[in-house]
Formats: sequence, structure tokens, C-alpha cells
Amino acid sequence: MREKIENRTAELAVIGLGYIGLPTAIMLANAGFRVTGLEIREDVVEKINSGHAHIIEPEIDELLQSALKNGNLRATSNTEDIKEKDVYIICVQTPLKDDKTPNLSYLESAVRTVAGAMKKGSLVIIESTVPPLTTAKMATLIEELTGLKAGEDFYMVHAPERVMPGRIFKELVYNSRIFGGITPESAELAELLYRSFVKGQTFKTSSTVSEVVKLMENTFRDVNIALANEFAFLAYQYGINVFEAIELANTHPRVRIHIPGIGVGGHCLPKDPHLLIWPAEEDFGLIRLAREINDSMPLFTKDLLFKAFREINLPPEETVVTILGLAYKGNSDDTRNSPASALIEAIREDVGEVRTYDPYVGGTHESLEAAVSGADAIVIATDHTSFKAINWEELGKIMRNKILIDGRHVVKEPPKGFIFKGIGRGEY
Ligand SMILES: NC(=O)C1=CN([C@@H]2O[C@H](COP(=O)(O)OP(=O)(O)OC[C@H]3O[C@@H](n4cnc5c(N)ncnc54)[C@H](O)[C@@H]3O)[C@@H](O)[C@H]2O)C=CC1
Ligand SMILES: CC(=O)N[C@@H]1[C@@H](OP(=O)(O)OP(=O)(O)OC[C@H]2O[C@@H](n3ccc(=O)[nH]c3=O)[C@H](O)[C@@H]2O)O[C@H](C(=O)O)[C@@H](O)[C@@H]1O
Repeated sequence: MREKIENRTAELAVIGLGYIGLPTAIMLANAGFRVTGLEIREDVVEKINSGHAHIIEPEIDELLQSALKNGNLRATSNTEDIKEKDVYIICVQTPLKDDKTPNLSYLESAVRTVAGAMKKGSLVIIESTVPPLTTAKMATLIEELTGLKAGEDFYMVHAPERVMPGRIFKELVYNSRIFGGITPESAELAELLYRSFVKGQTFKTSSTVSEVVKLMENTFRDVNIALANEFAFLAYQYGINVFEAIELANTHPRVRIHIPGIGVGGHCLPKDPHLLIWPAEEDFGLIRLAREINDSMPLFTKDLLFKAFREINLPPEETVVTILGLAYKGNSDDTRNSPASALIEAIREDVGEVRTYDPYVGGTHESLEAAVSGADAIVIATDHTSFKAINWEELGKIMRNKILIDGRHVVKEPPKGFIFKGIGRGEY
């Protein structure tokens, strides 16, 4: 196997061509390997084979087209096409069943597909973010299904992804990577494979340590965002702009306070802390409370909006509210666990009309002007770059009332003539 990886003749299969699987398949194909991407969504398979990615990511279409042109990448929904490969890389989703229980059904189904296709000596890599001990459990499942011995007849590794959507192709190359093997040799083979395109540092460890590392990283971020959000509550108590305070506090050599906002969305931060502490959640107060604080931010944003209504005696049930941004983060089309949806749910019954506009996702209205014309209030729920260029005073001319609520610190100087409220903006 080592030689086939070194001379790029190893045949690879990537299972799940989403935000992680497709870029990974493209990188490996452009590194010289023949890659078969297995994806259950046939419409996605068709789009990919036509040279157009189904996800928004800089550079993805040109990199996809070069992988297709050199014949090294093909997408399929037929499991027959991934028979007897040397390496299987599993990149399927690992959502929650409810608000805290991991749903590993996609992972298990993918592992069963691999077990039915692999051969003696195959290397199986799980890139998906999973609860600790999962890789070892999946290795046992493969043993039961194939009769092969883990670590001897096949290799198994957890190789977590750390990429940030919007910078995936840069980070795929320059991020440092961890390879957690069920045996040291498994980790070595995975490291050798990824070094075909990874320029960052690479580290080897056990599969369980690797699973914990990935979840610690995202939990660290979620807890720090919750701390920033709690600091934002202080802004009103002391009449300050918390962003100015955070910027100054971060001049300390060992302080890095995160950015407060309308909430924490995406496919990972809302779920990964639960994957880490499940099923003993009650033992982890700080991690649990951080999740509760972050999930409370859309409701806090609703309070700011209703406070503005009260200031001009506007009956909420008569108001038109325009939500700018549906994606969970700026310049993305991903709406998974988006705080905007939580806010819309929270106000829908209490206001006259909710309009939405997002340049990447769409919305109830096709243009910013149409979404804002005649509205009483605007709530900024995503920090798309295009929102930072809006001339609010201009836009205010077509509004009925001029309330502006900033959930993503997009507005630096509140526009004249508006009732402005922003998360962390205690000076207004
Ligand atoms: N999205 C991100 O930025 C990052 C995601 N991750 C982790 O990577 C994993 C995948 O995340 P995403 O790519 O965002 O999910 P995704 O939902 O975009 O992609 C998963 C893909 O796998 C397909 N799929 C599911 N079961 C399948 C099966 N049995 N056979 C073939 N295809 C199957 C789905 O149709 C989907 O297209 C998750 O565990 C996530 O936590 C880790 C780091 C970054
Ligand atoms: C430790 C870390 O930085 N993890 C990254 C994270 O990326 P993700 O796509 O979830 O984006 P993110 O920048 O963490 O934002 C998540 C959510 O949190 C919000 N957010 C983010 C940073 C901040 O200071 N304040 C804040 O409110 C964002 O608006 C968004 O709604 O999770 C990814 C993942 O695991 O999917 C991971 O690969 C990325 O490296």
C-alpha cells in the first residue's frame, strides 16, 4: 500500500461529496490519484460530473473541472463503482437526532457500504466529526461484516477536517492535520496519503485522541463565542460599544476575545460540543451553558427589535420586518442551524409580515430594495460583505419606519434618522 500511495497508483473512493468530501476528492484527484466519489444524491452527482459544484466555495469549479479533465475524478451514486479500492475516505454528515443526541446513522450506513466494497489491505479513513470511540467501534463493525482483522487485514484512521468554508482550498493545503490510527501503521499510511497535497504540519496519534482533539477545537470556539456574547450583555449595563472594548482587550498578548453576534450556526459548532460531552452532559456545566447562551442570542435580538417598536409606539402586529441574511455566516449559502431561522421563528407570530433577503440564499424577495421597501424594521442576521457596503440613509428613504437592528456588527456608525440597536452596542 505504501508504494501505491507514493507512486499515486492507489485507487481512492470518497464517500459523501458535500462541503468536505467534494473539495477533498478534488484535491486528491489533482494530486494525481484516481478518485471515485460516491454520493447518494443523484442530482449532486450529475452536477459534479458536469463540472459544476453544488456548493459555493471560491475556486471550486475550476479545480473540479481540472480534476474531471485529467480523468482523475468521477462522481457516482452506484456502490458497484467503488469496489476493491485501496483507500476509502468517509465524509458523510454526523448531525444530532434531537438537541443533543448524535445521529450516526449516515456514518454507519457509509461504513456498511465500504465494508461491502473493500478488499483485504484497504485503508479506511473517517473524516467526519464523530463522538470519541466511534472509529474503534466502526472498525469492529467492519470486522463483523467482513471477517477481516482490524489493524492487520485493513487499516483504519480518523482524520478530522479543520477547514473553514470560504477558505477550504487554502486550508486543505496549509492547515496542520491530525491522523488518528487504530494502529500506528494506519496513521502512517493516512499521513503519507494526505502529504500528497498537505503542506501544513502533520501529527499522528490514536483514533480516540484524534476524535477528542477535533471536538475540543470546536467546543473551545463555541465556549469563547459564548463568553463574547455574555460580554455583549455588559455593554448595555455600562453604555459602551463592546466591540471597541474587545479590540482593546485583544491588544493583550494572551487575550483573544471572540465576536458577539446573533448566534452560532453552521453544521458543526452547534453540534460538536454535544458529540464531546454526550451522554454525560450534566457533568459539563460550562460547555452546556455556553451552548444555551449562544442559542439565546436570536431571542436577545428579538428583544432589541421589540424595544425599538416600543420607543415609537409601533404595534408589533402591524409591522413589516425585513431580515437581511439567512446563511449562518458571511459570504456563504449554507443555512444549516442559521440564527436567522431561529429569529424568524421567534418573531413570525408577533409581527405583521416577515420578509427575507440573502444574496447567496435567496429569500421572500429577489432584491434588497424590494425586501426593504415600505418595511418598518431591518434586522441584519448575516455578515455578508455586500451588506457592509449598504448606504443605510439612502435605503431608509424607501422604508415606512426606520428601525435598524445589527446582529452581526456590520454597521459601524449608525445612520442618521434611524432607531439603531445592535448586539454589544450599549452606547445607543
Ligand atoms: N462543513 C464543514 O465546514 C466541515 C464539516 N466537518 C465534518 O465533516 C462531515 C461532513 O460535513 P459536510 O461535508 O458539511 O456535510 P454535507 O451534508 O455537506 O455532506 C455530506 C454528504 O454525504 C452524502 N451522504 C450521506 N450518506 C451517504 C452515503 N451513505 N453514501 C454516499 N453519500 C452519502 C450526503 O448526501 C451529503 O452530500 C461532518 O461530520 C462535519 O461535522 C468538519 C469540518 C468542516
Ligand atoms: C475551531 C474552528 O475554528 N472551527 C471552524 C468551524 O468553522 P464554521 O464553519 O463553524 O465557522 P465559524 O467561523 O466557527 O462560525 C460558526 C458560527 O459562529 C459564529 N461566530 C463565529 C466566530 C465568532 O467570533 N463569533 C460568532 O458569532 C458565526 O457567525 C457562525 O454562525 O467549524 C468547522 C467544522 O468543524 O465544521 C471547522 O472546520 C473550522 O475550523
